[in-house]
Amino acid sequence: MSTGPLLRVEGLCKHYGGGGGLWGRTPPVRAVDGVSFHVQPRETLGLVGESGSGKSTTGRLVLQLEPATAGEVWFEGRNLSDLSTAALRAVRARMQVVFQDPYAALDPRMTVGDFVAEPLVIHRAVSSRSEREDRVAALFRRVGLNPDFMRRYPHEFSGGQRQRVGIARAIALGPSFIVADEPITALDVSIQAQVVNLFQDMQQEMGIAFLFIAHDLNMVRYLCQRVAVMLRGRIVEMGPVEAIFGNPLHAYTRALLSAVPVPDPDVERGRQRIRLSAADLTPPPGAALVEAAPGHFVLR
Ligand SMILES: Nc1ncnc2c1ncn2[C@@H]1O[C@H](COP(=O)(O)OP(=O)(O)OP(=O)(O)O)[C@@H](O)[C@H]1O
Repeated sequence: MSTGPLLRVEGLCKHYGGGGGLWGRTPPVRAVDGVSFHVQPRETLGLVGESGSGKSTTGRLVLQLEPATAGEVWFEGRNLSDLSTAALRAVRARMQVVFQDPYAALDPRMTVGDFVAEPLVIHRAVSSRSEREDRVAALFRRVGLNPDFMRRYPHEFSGGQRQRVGIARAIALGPSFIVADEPITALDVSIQAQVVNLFQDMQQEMGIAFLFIAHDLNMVRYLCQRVAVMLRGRIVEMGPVEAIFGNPLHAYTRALLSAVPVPDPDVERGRQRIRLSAADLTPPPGAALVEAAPGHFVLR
């Protein structure tokens, strides 16, 4: 295995639609437009930006859940687009996802135990029913759930418990990398900290790296070592968490961090409208990420 980063993304693009229609050509939606970043083993990289900036699409492209329009994803030293279906299946055991809405991710007709066991069965990681039950019980304990609950159905659980079930499934095969797509947004504030602590424990004890997609900047500051800020399909700033929060260089990052609304168009943070000039929102032609300080990049 290579000694480079765990995950390396180069020039990733996803353009939806475009082409001819009844009313003439429509431009494609550039959901992801030339995104490059890396994630080191055991690192948590936060991906922030307003709704529609392309965060979830980036996560899906990294996981190969949909094809990219352009660009490359390298994971554990291999270019994922070069892999055969069988090789990609093996890689999928090492890269997992935890979604925002725990209930939507759970099949209501499946017991939560079967849901957690499914990846073990698909990847033939267990050879008997009793081994499967033992593994699921251990996973339940690992995420702070009573193993006696494994024969119950999702509707019998609270949001926080369902998210723990989703996390148990994600760690079942011992992944090295998890995309966590707004994993705490749907939870009560009182439960959010518990789930964030669970992510932190998993990072430390199991050595898992995360791409943590989030709206809540306080949570990102607490959990992540580095942050990438997305705007309209591009990363406009990326760097160590202290640099992004302590010395934000891009106007959009400053607006995201600012408690005070700034005058102009339409960027939303929660219920607060943040206003930026058109120049802030549209990078100059040929703009590229420039290293302004060690490890701290800004689009210029
Ligand atoms: N399957 C699709 N077909 C067409 N357009 C899409 C599709 N998926 C996403 N988009 C568009 O791509 C852009 C980026 O969407 P994406 O969901 O990645 O943003 P996001 O930053 O994750 O937003 P949110 O925080 O609301 O989840 C949006 O304009 C969205 O409407």
